[in-house]
Amino acid sequence: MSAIHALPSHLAPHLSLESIRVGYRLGQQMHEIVHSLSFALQRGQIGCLLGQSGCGKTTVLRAIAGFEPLTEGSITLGGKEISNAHFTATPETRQIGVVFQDYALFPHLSVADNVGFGLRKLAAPERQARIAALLTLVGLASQGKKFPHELSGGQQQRVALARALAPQPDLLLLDEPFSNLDVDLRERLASEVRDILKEVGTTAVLVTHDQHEAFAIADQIGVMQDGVIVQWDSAYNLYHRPANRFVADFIGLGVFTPGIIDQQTQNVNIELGSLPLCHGMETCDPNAPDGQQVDVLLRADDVVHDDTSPLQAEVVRKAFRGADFLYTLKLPSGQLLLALVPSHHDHALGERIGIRLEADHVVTFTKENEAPGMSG
Ligand SMILES: Nc1ncnc2c1ncn2[C@@H]1O[C@H](COP(=O)(O)OP(=O)(O)OP(=O)(O)O)[C@@H](O)[C@H]1O
Repeated sequence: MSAIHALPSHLAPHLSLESIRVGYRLGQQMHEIVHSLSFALQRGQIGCLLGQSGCGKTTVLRAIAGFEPLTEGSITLGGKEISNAHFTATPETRQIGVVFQDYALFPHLSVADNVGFGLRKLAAPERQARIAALLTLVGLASQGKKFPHELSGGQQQRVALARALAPQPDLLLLDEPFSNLDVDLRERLASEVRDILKEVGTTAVLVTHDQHEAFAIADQIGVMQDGVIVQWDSAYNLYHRPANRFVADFIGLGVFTPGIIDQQTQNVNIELGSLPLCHGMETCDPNAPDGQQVDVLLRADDVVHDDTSPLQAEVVRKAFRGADFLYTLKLPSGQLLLALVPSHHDHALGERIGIRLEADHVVTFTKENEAPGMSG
């Protein structure tokens, strides 16, 4: 088939992936990488696929761009089906822009000519005006005459963004766009790019393994594990309402500590004290069996340093993070905790400090027969 199929669509999402399966042929065998993966974005939304190396993020992006065929499922963009198991619209018919990790700028072209590369069909004055507007949009209005090597990494990535936005794509794909940049710059550029995309109203999908980047740019984030999305949600919910142990472990800093459900008091009791079982958790099970052993997720910000608290823990590790220290603390039982403490509280290793719980909701998982884990 060669034509892009039109689907009846009203109030449909702008981009929709429905149960897509993608694999690579290795010899005679098909090796499936993406297993029945679905998500949808409304026009103007920014989605992010977040996961460890090799989980299949780039493969999904390549399928959306039209570089990989589907073995099952479908992809719809702007109401048109662009991929299914029998048909793959060619990449150039999709009106999809791509920003790559290595910027992929043309080294022999000026910044302005890089941005104008996809605008060659426009008359010169119109082209110049559009280039100027895009350079202003990405904060490089005065840099048009320079060559890529005369710019910093962050500036080069902004040129790549302007170039990808120039033909007004229906969708923008960003493949680890900030991973060549300094850690400090990544988060800042991610939120700048978010502002730019929101200003032009472009729907976008970004892939990254860096949760801070994902948090800074995305409206919705899909945490991926082994070719599936294990939770598609807002950054807030991924952090505070992780759907399973993997997400709880992958996102944020925290530990799992053993707890026991007490139905009489509707609490979960842990070594540090008692926490109300369902406080702040719409999804919690108020009928969890009495006496059930669970693992309670304690985030580093759920544990507060308090000199007056009778509860003491030993400092076994500390990492200076500017505004605060990330302390690893050991309870008398040997259970480890993490605590973010303002950095003027500078305690030595081996010192015992007072702590108390300040968790505004409780996340529990059915007990696993394993040593208490540490996440983050
Ligand atoms: N062209 C290919 N042929 C065969 N296998 C491939 C091909 N491209 C990727 N793979 C395999 O598919 C799996 C997923 O790769 P993919 O690049 O999608 O992961 P990723 O999550 O983007 O990882 P990274 O963050 O390291 O880029 C990996 O095991 C990889 O080896």
